[in-house]
Amino acid sequence: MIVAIEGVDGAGKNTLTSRLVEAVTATGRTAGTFAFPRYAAGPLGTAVRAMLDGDERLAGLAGSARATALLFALDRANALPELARCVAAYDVLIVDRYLGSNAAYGAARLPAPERAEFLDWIAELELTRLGLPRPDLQVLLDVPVETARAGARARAAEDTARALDTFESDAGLQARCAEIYLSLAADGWVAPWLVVDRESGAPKILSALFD
Ligand SMILES: Nc1ncnc2c1ncn2[C@@H]1O[C@H](COP(=O)(O)OP(=O)(O)OP(=O)(O)O)[C@@H](O)[C@H]1O
Ligand SMILES: Cc1cn([C@H]2C[C@H](O)[C@@H](COP(=O)(O)O)O2)c(=O)[nH]c1=O
Repeated sequence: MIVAIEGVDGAGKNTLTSRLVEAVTATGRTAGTFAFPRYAAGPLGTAVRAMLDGDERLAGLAGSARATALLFALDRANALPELARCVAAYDVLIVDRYLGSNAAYGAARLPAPERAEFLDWIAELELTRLGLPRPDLQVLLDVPVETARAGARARAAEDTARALDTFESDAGLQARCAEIYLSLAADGWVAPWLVVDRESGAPKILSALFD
């Protein structure tokens, strides 16, 4: 079973992922983790990192929301064999960012009238053409954008190798993403969604999965 953890930068997805692993394990089930983008996995991950870091040589790619989304989707497609192994190996595979991130961030970079068509394109591209497994549950970690921003800044301060990237430092993008995530959750985009906050996160997800 795949549980995707979604939310704006700095929301606390990584922290929630660790807490959820502990909570699932405490029930006697097995839990594994996966994260996208796969920065360390070969040329695609390297290209994603360079694009997010504002490498001028990738400016043409970075300037197009659809080209950028295609790069993220191909990074996922490239991980398919390993992803499939993990899905088979664990009772619950917790994925820190999945295609919901592409939907939210890509749509937030486009004018409002183009968003609905873009969301259909992402679903078709990733689930049908690239054959990525549909998530069983998508969790939106919904925290105020200012709290998330403080989280992203704190994380950047803790890790000098990880300064804020071009998406993280764009406050307007983060605010639009937060709104779009809520509408994806309300519409049940491609699979069921559960909206949680930092405190209620892991227990609420456990009961959604197993009660
Ligand atoms: N439940 C929480 N309570 C208090 N602080 C938290 C909580 N969750 C996360 N944080 C803090 O917020 C910061 C960002 O957390 P984390 O790295 O988990 O976020 P993230 O959503 O995975 O970030 P990104 O998307 O940018 O990788 C960290 O400094 C972390 O300590
Ligand atoms: C997987 C994925 C990610 N993004 C965006 C979302 C974030 O701003 C960055 C990744 O940052 P993180 O701190 O490493 O989580 O990339 C996206 O637009 N599309 C995707 O599919």
